[in-house]
Amino acid sequence: MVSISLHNVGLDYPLYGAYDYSLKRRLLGHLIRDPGEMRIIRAVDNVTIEAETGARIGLAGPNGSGKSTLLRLIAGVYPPSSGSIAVRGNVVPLLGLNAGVNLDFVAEDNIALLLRISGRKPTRAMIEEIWAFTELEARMQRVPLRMFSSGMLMRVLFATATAFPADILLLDEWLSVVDENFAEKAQERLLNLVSQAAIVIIASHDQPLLRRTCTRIINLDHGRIASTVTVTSPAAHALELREKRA
Ligand SMILES: Nc1ncnc2c1ncn2[C@@H]1O[C@H](COP(=O)(O)OP(=O)(O)OP(=O)(O)O)[C@@H](O)[C@H]1O
Repeated sequence: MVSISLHNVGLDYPLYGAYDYSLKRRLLGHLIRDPGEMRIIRAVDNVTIEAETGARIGLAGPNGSGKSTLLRLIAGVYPPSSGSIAVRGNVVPLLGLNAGVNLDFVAEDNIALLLRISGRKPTRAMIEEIWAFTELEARMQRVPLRMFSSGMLMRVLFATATAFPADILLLDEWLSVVDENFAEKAQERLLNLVSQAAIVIIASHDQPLLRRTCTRIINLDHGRIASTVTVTSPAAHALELREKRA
């Protein structure tokens, strides 16, 4: 049984180095005692979500409302600062460029690393299949990711993350840097994955996309759930990624 259960979840980002730590400030701070100074950002605040097999959930809300942070919490990238999270099923997070890679490692080592993180034992055949999907030159396999363009990096990460089916698929708006040709291939591969996944959660600013794709849209505001909208008849798996790029 695949499921996600978030109960009163909160996430505070600590703000390292965002303050004035000068001697003058510290001395004055002691004298003045400034209790109101904030040293955290509460990115997700008291969020409760239950999802079971068949759920297609859209996360909407303005910039900074907590969509990406919520996806990262579900993916296990961060532990919650408060509340509890229970996830049953394997999670494939498509969350962006910096997730889990070491830019100093060559591409094929990063692919192997990502496969291991997702619980698979990488084989040469797996890596070759993933590399073939990227359509990048063979010699680039042995080049550190630091030297890849953002589009090339995206190809490698996308091809790796989508190589195997997921129980739970988490999608952040992230396909925007790939070129037209790859976007079509990526869309096909993603649609296949979406149709096989038990639970899909998509963070997007594109309301029409969410309405076509999701059964439930959760609107976030300042990290809180402002409202939840049930979509009556989403078109099955009508993910139109190219529209996101407009
Ligand atoms: N690494 C971080 N360190 C500190 N604060 C962060 C970090 N990442 C995000 N935040 C803060 O957390 C809050 C939520 O950010 P988040 O990226 O989750 O929002 P979002 O809804 O995904 O935004 P967008 O639509 O712009 O992608 C914002 O106030 C942001 O400034």
